[in-house]
Amino acid sequence: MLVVDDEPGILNEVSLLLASSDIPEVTTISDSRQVLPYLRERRVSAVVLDWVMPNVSGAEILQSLTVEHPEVPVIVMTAMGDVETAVACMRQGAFDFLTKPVDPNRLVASVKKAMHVSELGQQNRMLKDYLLADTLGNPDAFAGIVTESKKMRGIFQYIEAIASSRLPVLITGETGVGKELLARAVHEVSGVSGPFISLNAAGLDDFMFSDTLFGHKKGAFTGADSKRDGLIAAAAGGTLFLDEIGDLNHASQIKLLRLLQEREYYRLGSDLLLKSDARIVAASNMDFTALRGAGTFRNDLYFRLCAHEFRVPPLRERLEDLEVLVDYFVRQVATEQEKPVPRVPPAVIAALQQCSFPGNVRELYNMVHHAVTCNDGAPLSVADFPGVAPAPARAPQPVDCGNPLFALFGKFPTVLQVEEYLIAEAMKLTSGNQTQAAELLGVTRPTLNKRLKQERH
Ligand SMILES: Nc1ncnc2c1ncn2[C@@H]1O[C@H](COP(=O)(O)OP(=O)(O)OP(=O)(O)O)[C@@H](O)[C@H]1O
Repeated sequence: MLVVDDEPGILNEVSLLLASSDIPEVTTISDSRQVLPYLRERRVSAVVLDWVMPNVSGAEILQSLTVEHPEVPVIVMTAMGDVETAVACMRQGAFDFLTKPVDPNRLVASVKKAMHVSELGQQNRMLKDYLLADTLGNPDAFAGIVTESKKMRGIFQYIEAIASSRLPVLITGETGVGKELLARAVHEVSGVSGPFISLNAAGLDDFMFSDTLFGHKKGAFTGADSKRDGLIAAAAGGTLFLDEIGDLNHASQIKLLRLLQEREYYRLGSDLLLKSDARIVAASNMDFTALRGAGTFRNDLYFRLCAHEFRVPPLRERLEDLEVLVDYFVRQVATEQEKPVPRVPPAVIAALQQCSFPGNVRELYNMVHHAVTCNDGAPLSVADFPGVAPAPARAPQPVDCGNPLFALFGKFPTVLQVEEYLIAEAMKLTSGNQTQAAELLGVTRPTLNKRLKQERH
């Protein structure tokens, strides 16, 4: 925090007030000429700035700050309580405007708000840099998830970005897309010491759900011969994965909501209130908009669950994963069955690319399992995959090595590939600055932003 005023008495008063309000590291400057050189050397969260000062005025400093450090919120203090000055300050980009003598409560509230905004801005920039850099901090956590898809890489990065959060995560996507694998990755990346505990909510009535999740006291009901701890206790210090959460009945939804809100629960038959620190990761292949619209899923529970949320794309939306997944599963099944690993000709991949895979990766695994099981060491063929038709013969790709498009893409690219390439190049050239990249590309910034978001989803 930097406080600038030419009157040492005010500097003293303000810095004492801020220090006693838990605002750390307050620096004061009384000579306005030192402000800009100071800010070029140091990073500050926010500035409290006097408006009328000898040498360099508050207006001049504010103007330079909004150009050189637009991310730093500036709170202007002035003895001139007139509307014109206030309007001028705010127009120039001030965060807040306070009239001297400054009300201490108002000053502290404004400084805290400015620091909060500054912190959020910094987090936002870090997240953006991180997403654009396309690197993973903890690749081992995703080692079991085979993929070549940019969309899946985007999900990995999102998971890393929310690693330190303890708020719930909601994972949606069709059956068999890999939601449980990703839930495990969320757990791995978060680095918590407790275990990953999984509960499938499908088909559980309220009693079964409550008993399995919260446990029961000895004698709570006929047949409860001993105490049961429940999965929430087993997940202490770790992650509780609730699969098929869209199937949860109404009574259980209320109990889960209470757990999420209060982090508290009761075992069946017990009035002893217990605490839980397990992180909740929930998954469903259902459409929550429809469920909420029909009243079968509570809105309040949904909003609690989706503090962080991502959708896993179905296999047909990431066909670039097909070949690596087939190779991986062929190797895995052949090894399990102690057979030589059969070759997978391109015709098999081309044929599989025509399939819609309603059961996604799980369905692909089953198909490969069947093909390898029936195979006697020869290369796999389309006939090893019942129900899959050979891909129609494709028009041969023209080859022209002198054409720069061939040199860049190795083949004649599609419009989509060229577009993706141009966007990636523009973002690289402008170091991720979307305004400049949009200018280079000749599109508006919102159009570019929308396109980048589409690529990530
Ligand atoms: N990218 C992948 N790499 C390797 N194996 C995968 C991948 N995606 C899914 N699988 C495998 O496919 C199977 C289904 O995955 P998973 O159980 O995570 O899907 P799901 O989305 O949770 O399915 P459901 O909604 O039916 O519970 C699992 O055996 C999993 O190991």
